[in-house]
Amino acid sequence: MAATGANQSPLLCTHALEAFYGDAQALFGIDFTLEQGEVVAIIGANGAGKSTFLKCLTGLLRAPREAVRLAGEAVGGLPPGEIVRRGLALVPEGRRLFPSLSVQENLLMGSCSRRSGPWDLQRLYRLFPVLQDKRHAPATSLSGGQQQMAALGRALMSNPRVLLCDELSLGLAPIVIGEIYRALPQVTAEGMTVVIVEQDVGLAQRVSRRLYCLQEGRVSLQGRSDSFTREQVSQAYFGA
Ligand SMILES: Nc1ncnc2c1ncn2[C@@H]1O[C@H](COP(=O)(O)OP(=O)(O)OP(=O)(O)O)[C@@H](O)[C@H]1O
Repeated sequence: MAATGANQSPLLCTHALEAFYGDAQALFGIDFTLEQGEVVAIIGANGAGKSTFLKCLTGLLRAPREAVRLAGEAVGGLPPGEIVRRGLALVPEGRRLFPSLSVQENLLMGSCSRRSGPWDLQRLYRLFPVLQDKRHAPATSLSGGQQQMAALGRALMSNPRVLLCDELSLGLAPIVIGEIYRALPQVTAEGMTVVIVEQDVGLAQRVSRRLYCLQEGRVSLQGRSDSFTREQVSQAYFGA
């Protein structure tokens, strides 16, 4: 759980973060904090700005330097590779595996910017044994759920400080979603800090300690995930 003291900076935070696609503004002053060891969910309807927020954190979309801080250091706008080296890893929406590579080669791609830490191939294969069975198969031969496991595994291979997951459940059957989310406690057991972007609000509330709801590029609700009624969440999600 939250391990940093009151006088320490959060592991990750944004301050008044704004984002633009050309002239179109997508984020309007997002203040966000994430403490070491937390699981925080970001929810919101289509187009609310969830993916844009993750893109700003990971350097895929330009952010002002001071607007994003990782372990107290200003990292906004740094190149994505540098941000991975500093400890942020993204499991992208749609998995984005390399289709011409095998499962194992995809996993090893995640170790290019590897930090020291507990995650390696052996440990990943213990987490998702099916990936070991299929390690020499092309990534394209995996089912949707197995591809999601591989995408998660590739991000873990960098031994991130913060794992950012964009819509892990997208397009998957409930039974498969359950299988993937059941692995989460093993990922967080040693203090991994996780941000989960999730459209399934009930699921997001169950797996996270705190949540942020975005609506049209602004935070419409934030707090302990178990402290909100369905009506409060619904209003923050869809608006009045
Ligand atoms: N590449 C882009 N070019 C222009 N506008 C974009 C681009 N990507 C997203 N947007 C706009 O930015 C806003 C936020 O989109 P974003 O994809 O971050 O929302 P989201 O909450 O992740 O939605 P979804 O759940 O559909 O992925 C939307 O108005 C969207 O149309």
